[in-house]
Order: sequence, then C-alpha cells, then structure tokens
Amino acid sequence: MNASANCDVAIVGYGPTGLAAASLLGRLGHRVLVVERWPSLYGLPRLTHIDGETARLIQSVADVDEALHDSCPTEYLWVNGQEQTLVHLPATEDGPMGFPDDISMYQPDVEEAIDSRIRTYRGVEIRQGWVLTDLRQDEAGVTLTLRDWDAVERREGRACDEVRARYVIAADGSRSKVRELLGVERDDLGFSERWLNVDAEWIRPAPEEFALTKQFCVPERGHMFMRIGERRQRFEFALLPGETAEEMCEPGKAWKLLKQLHGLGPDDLRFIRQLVYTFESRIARRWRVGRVFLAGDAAHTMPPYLGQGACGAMRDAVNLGWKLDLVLRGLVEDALLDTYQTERAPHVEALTRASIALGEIANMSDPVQAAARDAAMLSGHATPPPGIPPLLDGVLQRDADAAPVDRAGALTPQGRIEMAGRSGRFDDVVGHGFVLVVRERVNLPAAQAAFLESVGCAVVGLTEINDLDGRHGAFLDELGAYAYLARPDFVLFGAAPDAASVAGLVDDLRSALHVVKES
Ligand SMILES: O=C(O)CCc1cccc(O)c1
Repeated sequence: MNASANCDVAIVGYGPTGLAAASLLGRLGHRVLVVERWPSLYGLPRLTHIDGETARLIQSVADVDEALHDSCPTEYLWVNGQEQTLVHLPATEDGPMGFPDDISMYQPDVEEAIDSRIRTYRGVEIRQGWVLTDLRQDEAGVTLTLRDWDAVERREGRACDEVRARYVIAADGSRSKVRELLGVERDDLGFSERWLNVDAEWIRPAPEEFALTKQFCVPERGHMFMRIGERRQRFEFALLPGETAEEMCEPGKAWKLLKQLHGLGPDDLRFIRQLVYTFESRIARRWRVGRVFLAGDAAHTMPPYLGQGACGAMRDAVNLGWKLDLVLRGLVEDALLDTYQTERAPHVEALTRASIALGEIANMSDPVQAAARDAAMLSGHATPPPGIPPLLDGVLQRDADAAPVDRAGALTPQGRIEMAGRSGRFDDVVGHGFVLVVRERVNLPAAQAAFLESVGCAVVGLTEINDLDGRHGAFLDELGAYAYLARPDFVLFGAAPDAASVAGLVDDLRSALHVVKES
C-alpha cells in the first residue's frame, strides 16, 4: 500500500464532466486528484453537438478556439418519408452566449484542449490507468481505494492506494461504479430504442447536402446524419425488430445502409467507429450522498435527439465547481452544495422529457401513426421542440413571497467588449466568476464591497467598457434594471432596478449563498 495522499476533490472519470470539473477547480487553486480507468483520453467522438451555453462553459475551462477549431454551426432538419419538413431549427452564426446556438464539434479536440489547460495547474494530479474499487465516508472526508487497472485485469493484488478527499465528484459514466457503491437507484423515464451509430471521415470533399443535422422520420427505418466538425460525419440507423447488435456492427451492413439511403460508398468515406447504442433515459434519485456527488452520465442519461448530452454534463461540472470552490474556501456552508441537485435535476428532467418526445417522433414505425403525426406537424398543430429552460429554483434572488424574481435563473448574455485596453469576449476580459454589471459604478458600503471581493465578483460599469455589440446594455434594458448579477455559470442571480438597490442585490446574494464569514 502506498502512502496516503490528500486532496480537496477527487474526480472519478476523465470524460467531458471530469475534465471540466478538474479544470475549473484547478484554475481556482484547489488540490484535485483525477482517477480514470483508461490510460489516455478516449480519442473518438461520442458527443457531437453542443449549444452556445456549453461552448461558453468550455471557454471557462480551456482555450475554446483550440477546442472548437474543427467545428461549425449546425441546422437541424426533421423530415418525413416524403421529405416534407416536420421541424426546422436554422443555424445561427452568433447567438446570445457569444457562440452559435448549435455547434457540431469533434469531441476529442474539446477533451484535448481541456486536458492541456489542466496540465498547467500544479494542484491537479491525473491518474490515468487507475480504477476506484471502494469508497468510505466519514464526517471529515472520503477515503477512496484505488488500484492500477492492469493489476485488476491480471487479478493481482498489488498497486493499491488509499486517497483521502474532502469531496468526490463521480463523473464515471452511465455505469458508474461510484453510484453502485453508494447504492443510488435511477428512475427510468421510459425510453429504450437501439440505433446503429457509424462515424466516418470524408475522403473527398463532403457534398453540400450533408452539411446539416437531418433526421429522417421514416416508418420503415428511422435514420439520421450529422456533421462532426468539418471533415467527419455521423450516420445513425434505427434497428428493426429481430436485428441484432452483432449483425449491425458488420461493416458490410453499414455500407449497405449508406448505399441504399444516401448513395455513399467506400470511395466517399472511411469508417472511424461503428457500434449499437441503446438510447435510454434514466435519472439518479440522489445526486448527493454525503460528500459524494454524481455528475454527467452517472447522474442522468437521455436520448440524443436534442443533442443535450454533453451540455447537461458540462452544466453539472460547472454548477458543482463554483459551489465547491466557495465551500472549500470556507466562505459558505456546506449546505450550498444541496442546491446542486435542486438546480440541476429539474433542468435535466425537462430536457430529458423533451428528448423523449422527439425520440418518439423519430422512432414511429407504425405507418398509420406516422401519417397522423405528419398531418399534425405539417398543419402546425404540433408543439415545436422547447428551448433550454431557465433554472426554476436554487441560488436565485427572491421576492417578498420567496419566489425567484422575474427572469432570475435565465442565462445572461456574452458580447464582445473593450475594457482597459483589452478587447475580446466578455468573460475573457472581465474574468470567469460572479459579475455585477451596473450602468454606472456605485459606491457600495464597505460590507457589501468586501463580500463581493471575497467571492471574487467582478464589478463592471457600462460607462467603463466599450460594449461593442451593445449586448450587455441591451440586457439591462430588457430587464428594466440598473444592475444585474450573474453567477459563474452565467445564470442570472437577480437584478436591481436603481442605483440605491444595488447594495440590496448584493445582500440577497450573500444570504442565498449561505455565507458563514467574510474573508
Ligand atoms: O451530441 C449528441 O448528444 C448526439 C448528437 C445527436 C443529435 C441529434 C440527434 C442524434 O441522434 C444525435
């Protein structure tokens, strides 16, 4: 047994959730230990779509331009068997988050960019090729038993280590070992469909017709394609009753489907990956057990039809990351961490239900039902896919009835600004943390100013910056406010109608955060 190590946060799993959490906590100076079974980054795309908010989250944990160098805005088109449009979400070049609203990306680029950033943080130790085999908690922390994965494979008892962490983030995927050790059950929201997934690289310039995400809601066999960045393409095909995963994973089967449905063959594409997924929707009943938090696929899985898998996982990481930072710095009570599930679970559930509803449209195999679906959708009687919901509860400013104030929980925008000789995206210029945006700087009383400083809140007066695309001023106009306060995950905490109310807004944040002391 090696000597015990100590860290603030142990992160189990080094996929998008673990990477984002490790980078955020590393940047904030915490001691982080990452444990990952595989010896290197996965290196293949699983998730292929992110929204603008997720791109902005990546901006806070990596060089986002490097992460998204092979990416593109994408439009989403749903057609029926007669190629009639059922749903159309056009592509946007520049959405309110400072990125396109829908982005097709190459996951390995994103993971490599976050990993490179993490390796600049001295406080982060990454153990790839190690597995967690046991976990015990007490009042002060968690003891994790780790083993060298090769040794486990060879059933040798050596290379065992015990590590103490104050908190643990389980980002170890849908078959989470941590979740199993904690005995946390998941609710099944009731969807189960098997699809063949074929990822391929173009060996000639991609024809224009493939430059979008297109879902074919065809009763004979639902299928879809989407770009993966500029050079690669994903194809998916529903399995029919009686088809087995084994036969669908034969390269000949994929070529037959590609030829039949898209006229493509080995002169067009080279396969990168071919496998059968069972699309399911499950949500963990508890996201926190003592000092251990479930995040990403360990906490929730949803069908892919809204492309929200990566987005939900990154939201978990950032939500937990900024709250753990405040708790670890001793500024706020541990109770703040209970708001992780309060905030994230209903958000994920709403998107999971919306993905299921879309999945039911895409998987309709009964021709009579499909014709009724088409009639409803073509006559405009079907509900369009919902947008991303706001947070409904949690760390939000409240009114006299204790309900969140109007617009609290929505996302705040990111424009391009110029400030003190620097120009660029707002978060890069101002900093990644709490931000108080005011029309004109106010002289806050010493207690409120000290509190803002203790939580690392930047204060930005619109008169001190050049709001290049007018986005931040326009947001204040929209809120009818003098000031707004954004959380590190860009969520609107609340707003102040006039200069005299700004100190009250700061006090509201102080009490919502469960502050124990000011440093
Ligand atoms: O990135 C993802 O979550 C999967 C991408 C995707 C988007 C829409 C439909 C689909 O089957 C997959």
